[in-house]
Amino acid sequence: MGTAELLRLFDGLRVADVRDGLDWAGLHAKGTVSPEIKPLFQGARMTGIARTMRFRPTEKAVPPLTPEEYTEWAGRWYRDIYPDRITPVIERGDIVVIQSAGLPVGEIGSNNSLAWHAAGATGILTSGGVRDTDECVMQGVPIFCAYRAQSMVQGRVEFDALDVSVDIGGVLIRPGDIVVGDGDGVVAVPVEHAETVATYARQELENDKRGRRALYERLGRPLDETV
Ligand SMILES: O=C([O-])CC(=O)C(=O)O
Ligand SMILES: [Mg+2]
Repeated sequence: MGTAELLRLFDGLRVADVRDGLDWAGLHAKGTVSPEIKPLFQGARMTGIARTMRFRPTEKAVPPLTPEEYTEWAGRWYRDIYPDRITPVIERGDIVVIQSAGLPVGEIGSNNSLAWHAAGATGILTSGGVRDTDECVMQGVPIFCAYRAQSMVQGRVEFDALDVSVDIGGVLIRPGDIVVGDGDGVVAVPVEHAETVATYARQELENDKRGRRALYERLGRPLDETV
């Protein structure tokens, strides 16, 4: 199944619906990312195809450097140790999924997140930290993360691997799996179960809409897009 068809299957489904669809498919133990991984801001929602990457803590010592030398050294870290391998391969509808080095470091910031969005990513999911968070919120690119952080990656974090299976909040996410995030957190669907999960997720959403719509009408509430 192609990306467009997969995205159509999951279009408009809430995390709760997808969670229900997984249950209907017998996958009770799979998919729910740890609630420690949360939307960076209220209203962040994303649905897309996992494009994965893994970072790792570095063992490299930071040599004594003058501030002038540090500028050059820090630039080299981006070139040689923490290269941006993912931007050139992002396709429209991808979600950038990052297994973090797990340190108090802002591996994601307002710059790389916006660059990935410009390349076609519909959102970002990381098991680690984000910095420049005020700008990230202002920019509105959906980001789901474990914590906020301050530090640069230089002297702390290395690029490890692209397009590998990753552990995100206790869930195995493989390149090509479906990822959905909203105010309830993040859920991932193994791509081979996508059709079944989406079918029953849609059933649950439609049932829920019917029930809530009747309540809206009874209460005289103006209808909105959720009913
Ligand atoms: O520079 C980094 O690696 C992270 C960051 O702050 C950004 O992308 O804005
Ligand atoms: Mg930054």
